[in-house]
Amino acid sequence: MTRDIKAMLEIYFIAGTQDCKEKSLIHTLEEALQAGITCFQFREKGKDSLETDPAARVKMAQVCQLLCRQYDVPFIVNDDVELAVELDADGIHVGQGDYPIQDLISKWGDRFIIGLSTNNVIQFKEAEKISGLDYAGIGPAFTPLSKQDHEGVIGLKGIKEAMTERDHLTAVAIGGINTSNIKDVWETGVDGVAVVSSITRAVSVIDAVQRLKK
Ligand SMILES: Cc1ncc(COP(=O)(O)OP(=O)(O)O)c(N)n1
Ligand SMILES: Cc1nc(C(=O)O)sc1CCOP(=O)(O)O
Ligand SMILES: [Mg+2]
Repeated sequence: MTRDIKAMLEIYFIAGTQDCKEKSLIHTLEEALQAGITCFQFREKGKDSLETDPAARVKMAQVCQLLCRQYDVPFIVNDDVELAVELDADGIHVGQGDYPIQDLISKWGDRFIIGLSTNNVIQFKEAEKISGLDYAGIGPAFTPLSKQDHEGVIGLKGIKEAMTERDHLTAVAIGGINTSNIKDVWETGVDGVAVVSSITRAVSVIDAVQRLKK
């Protein structure tokens, strides 16, 4: 499947069951797919997640993947390379300390879309040198609502600086992005926005996704 990576990452929804308190993850994901998200990352981790029940976690991932397939939306697995391989996911997203990125690309770069988190301009510039990397997350843009152990907020200023200096690498802003600040986020020049709570906590998912679009 050949995809335009920048278009694919425009509205990048990230979630696990821990993020969906009122409606289930499956229900929220289906609404988000109907509303037009362009990518989904399965991030089942932390408090209230299915991490303590590995079989249920795999089952949940499979259901989410099936839904994504129905809407032809890429299904990316956060952190867990083994799970991505087992499910034949479309991609893997890892952070700076999760997995040696060059090893990951050498082993799986032909098979998976590979994304890496960057938390400042220096890391983004280093990421640009990594051959075979498909995209980088950059942030936090604002204080994240869905991650407690996040890195320091680099703000729109930090993201804009990385975008001004970038050579080629596809970039997705992350952290505290919502329908009120989205216009300023797009003005930094990023290709996509990655969001959790602005979809999982939306009164209307359809309305939220529409308003997040570029
Ligand atoms: C698109 C995107 N960007 C950044 C992250 C954060 O990844 P990481 O720093 O590894 O933290 P965890 O998500 O694993 O807690 C992401 N998941 N997606
Ligand atoms: C998973 C994640 N990574 C971040 C980073 O800065 O690397 S922020 C984040 C969670 C973003 O949640 P929300 O959209 O609810 O603020
Ligand atoms: Mg990680």
